Amino acid sequence: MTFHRLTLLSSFIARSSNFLIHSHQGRLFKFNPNRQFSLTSIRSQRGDRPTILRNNAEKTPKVKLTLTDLGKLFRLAQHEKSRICGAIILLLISSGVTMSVPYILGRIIDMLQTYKHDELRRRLKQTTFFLIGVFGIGAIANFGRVYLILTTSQRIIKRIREQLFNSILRKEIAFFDKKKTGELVNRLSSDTEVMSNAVTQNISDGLRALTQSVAGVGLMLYISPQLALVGLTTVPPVAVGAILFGRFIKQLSRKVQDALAKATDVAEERFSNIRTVKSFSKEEQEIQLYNQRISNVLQLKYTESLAYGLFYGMTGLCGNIIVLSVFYFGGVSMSQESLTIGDLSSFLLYAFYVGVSISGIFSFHLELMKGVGASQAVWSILNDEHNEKMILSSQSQRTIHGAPLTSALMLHDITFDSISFCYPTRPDALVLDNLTLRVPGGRVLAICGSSGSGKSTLAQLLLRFYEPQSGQIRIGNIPINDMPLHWLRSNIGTVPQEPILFSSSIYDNIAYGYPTVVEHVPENVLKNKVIQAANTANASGFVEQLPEKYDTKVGERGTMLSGGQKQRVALSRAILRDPSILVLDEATSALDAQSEYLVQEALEKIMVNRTVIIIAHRLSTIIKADQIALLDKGRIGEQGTYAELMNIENGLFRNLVATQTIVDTDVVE
Ligand SMILES: Nc1ncnc2c1ncn2[C@@H]1O[C@H](COP(=O)(O)OP(=O)(O)OP(=O)(O)O)[C@@H](O)[C@H]1O
Repeated sequence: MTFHRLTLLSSFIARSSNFLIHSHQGRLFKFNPNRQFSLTSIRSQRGDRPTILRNNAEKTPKVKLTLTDLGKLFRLAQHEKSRICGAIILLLISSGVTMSVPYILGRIIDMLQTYKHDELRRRLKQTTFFLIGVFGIGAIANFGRVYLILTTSQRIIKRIREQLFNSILRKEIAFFDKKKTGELVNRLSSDTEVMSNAVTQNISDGLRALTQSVAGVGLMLYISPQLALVGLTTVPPVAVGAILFGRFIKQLSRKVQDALAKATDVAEERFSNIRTVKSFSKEEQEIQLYNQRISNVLQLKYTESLAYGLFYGMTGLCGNIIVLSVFYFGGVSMSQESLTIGDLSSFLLYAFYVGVSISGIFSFHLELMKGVGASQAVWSILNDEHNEKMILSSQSQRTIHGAPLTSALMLHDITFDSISFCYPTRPDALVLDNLTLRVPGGRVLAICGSSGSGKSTLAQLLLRFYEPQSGQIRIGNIPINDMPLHWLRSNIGTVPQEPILFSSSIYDNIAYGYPTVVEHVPENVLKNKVIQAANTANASGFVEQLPEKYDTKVGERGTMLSGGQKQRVALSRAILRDPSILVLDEATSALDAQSEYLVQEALEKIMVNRTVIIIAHRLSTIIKADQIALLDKGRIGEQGTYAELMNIENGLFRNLVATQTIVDTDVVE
């Protein structure tokens, strides 16, 4: 065979394989006919794979591929068995078509050499029709496979996201003290996608790579066993290199992901605190910080690119050596007439497919490792024990300790009995130290004390956001831990110091307060209740003046409303619950006199016939309370009426008033 014929043959194979690979598997592999023979997996090179971002505060645990991890991951796909089986059958059909093509091409080449004129035209026509049929079947099978795999992947993602969101929302507050919002969002968005891809797209690609390499090697051996042995000699060293490379990339990509997470943390925190950034004119500094973090990512990406370049350069060289040796030994065999030019063409294409498929098997392994890595963080959230306990619906429990579950039950005295408490994130800082406090039922109790003395903590314990380390909180004789959690909370209305609203409409924000777990109401009834609540909270006045009234969007966290307006929307929300217990964290930030008056007036209206706990900062509020409790060093230092406390010679409360720790705004007086 002349050199010219060999060149023609190689360029024909390159062009036909380029066409074939794009038409059957263009999504995965690319072959560049203008360059040297090189096997390049687009998938491994692409930068647009979903990134697993990890909480940089936590050291990422080493991911070991264990059977349990793999089993858990594969269990994700168990609801999708029929779709996945369907996809595998279609995959076998399309792979069969793909693998038959080199053989058929070989036969065509031989046909071109053997037959002439009419006979050649007749045979060519026959073969073309046959091939159109085969390619048609291949295309339909490929379409079905891709559709089934992509939709299955999305269905799995949806299911994990639902489970994960459900699980996160049911965690106790302490869980949220430890986890960063950014990390949780990343788990929901990116990790779930990586996990799902590992058991759908990746399995499909991996299976195809496996079937094609087994079939390819088989057919190579069938065409020419000697040539197959020559061609496959480079596989073992490349396999060892690929495994080592896989390990290196796994470690490196973790570093990349950590670096990315650090950059994302900066972006996320600065975006959500944009007003602070701007008011301190720190834009430049923040841009520099972000640039620095993102430069760290780039540095790691340089190393990664170098490694990828070296690996693919080496595998490309190996591929070229295979081709060269097959050409050489194939040429020799052809000269001895033990191999036809068609056989040699088929053989080269199979060698090419085997190379691509083996590279596909390696990238399957990498993707599986990524999936296992991402899933570990998700399992740890799903299996975390810090779920809120006793989430029972009120429908399933109608009595408690023999008494009917009614809101009247909640109007009894509230007793904090010998409570000791420290926050789980700060186990060494005792906030409440054997504190005992009685809140008279149906009356107003003002809690005061210096900043950080634990006033808000008392409210959080009553809502069972945290469990005290010792002691018990009771309403009447019933420990709150024995009450259904939803029922307890639906009977407590809270207005925090700085209410946070959702970025929906004013109507939605107020309606959010309605305890749907207790009773379901038709939309029009709810609408009337919302308007009534807004009237009571003195919110309807400003709402009616807005062009879109109750449909006005309030912006993220309610930033499109003034402080006083936000307070009144939050108050409407709390009133809508018609709670037996009201917990009001009095705003220290100054509202304008008009807003202050409206808030105070609304409060006075709704305090009637409820147990009210006011975390009080203003003297005017404290004076009006039925009882005042003063928190000091984790305990109740003094408790009594205003007159009683002011009469204590050198008393703590008297001191607070004298040192003006309690502000006297007196706007209501
Ligand atoms: N989620 C938390 N995790 C850890 N420590 C906390 C947490 N919340 C509050 N603390 C700490 O607990 C202590 C009591 O806080 P708390 O908010 O109850 O005080 P406060 O009396 O309401 O203060 P202020 O009047 O300034 O609002 C403080 O030292 C505070 O730093």
